Amino acid sequence: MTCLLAMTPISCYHPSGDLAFSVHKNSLEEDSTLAFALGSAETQENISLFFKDLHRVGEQVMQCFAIALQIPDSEGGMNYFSDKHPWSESSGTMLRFHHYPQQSNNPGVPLAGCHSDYGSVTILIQKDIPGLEVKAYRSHNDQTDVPWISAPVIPETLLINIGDAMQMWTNGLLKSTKHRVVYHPAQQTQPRYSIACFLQLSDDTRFHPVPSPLISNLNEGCEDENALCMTAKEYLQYKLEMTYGNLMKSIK
Ligand SMILES: O=C(O)CCC(=O)C(=O)O
Ligand SMILES: [Fe+2]
Repeated sequence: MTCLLAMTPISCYHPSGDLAFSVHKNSLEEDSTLAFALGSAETQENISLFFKDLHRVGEQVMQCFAIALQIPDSEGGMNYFSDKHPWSESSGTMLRFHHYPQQSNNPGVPLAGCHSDYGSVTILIQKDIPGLEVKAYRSHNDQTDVPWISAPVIPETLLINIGDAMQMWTNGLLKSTKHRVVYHPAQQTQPRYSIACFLQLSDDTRFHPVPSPLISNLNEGCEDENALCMTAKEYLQYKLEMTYGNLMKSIK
């Protein structure tokens, strides 16, 4: 994956050593470098509108989750999750544009390694060329040998990934999807593009247990119990530190 342009120190570093073009929600209003980064005022406005539309889709997906989880109206009902992701509040929510260059040979290693996303939900758009693969742990008996499944490109379709924060928050009932990106032969003749909108909780939100009769109090979904008493901002920093900590230290 290569860089079109990077906005911040966090978004510009990728495990593969490459870069991606990221737009942080907070920076839309605050970052004076944005105009430069996004080109003309019209382009900037279009990206901003696009970002807000995807964010609304994410809120609607979370409303579906809240309905499915039977969250009582007295606790927020269908808006339980979406209320904690208001566009107007500071959060780590981000829109990222990926460019996987045209290349004639399969490099033999994933273009983006196996990972799960950190936030609540991710809305992903793949353009023309497949490459995304996911692991369906739940529908497979042998958890040590779960095969990769290709996620096809379906025109005019958004792909939704559940992220780590949602998994932890729902005590593992909603699973964070492990995924990666691999080379596709169509990249011999054209690059692959994808766009991901990562929805994160408002910075100061804490992960109180979700009031659903379907969620047990077991912390199955929690990779570290410490995370349960963090704010969303602290949790994101903790995940970044776990993923990039050594990498960042090694380049200092
Ligand atoms: O390019 C893709 O299809 C997925 C990228 C991805 O998983 C990510 O940015 O977290
Ligand atoms: Fe991802």
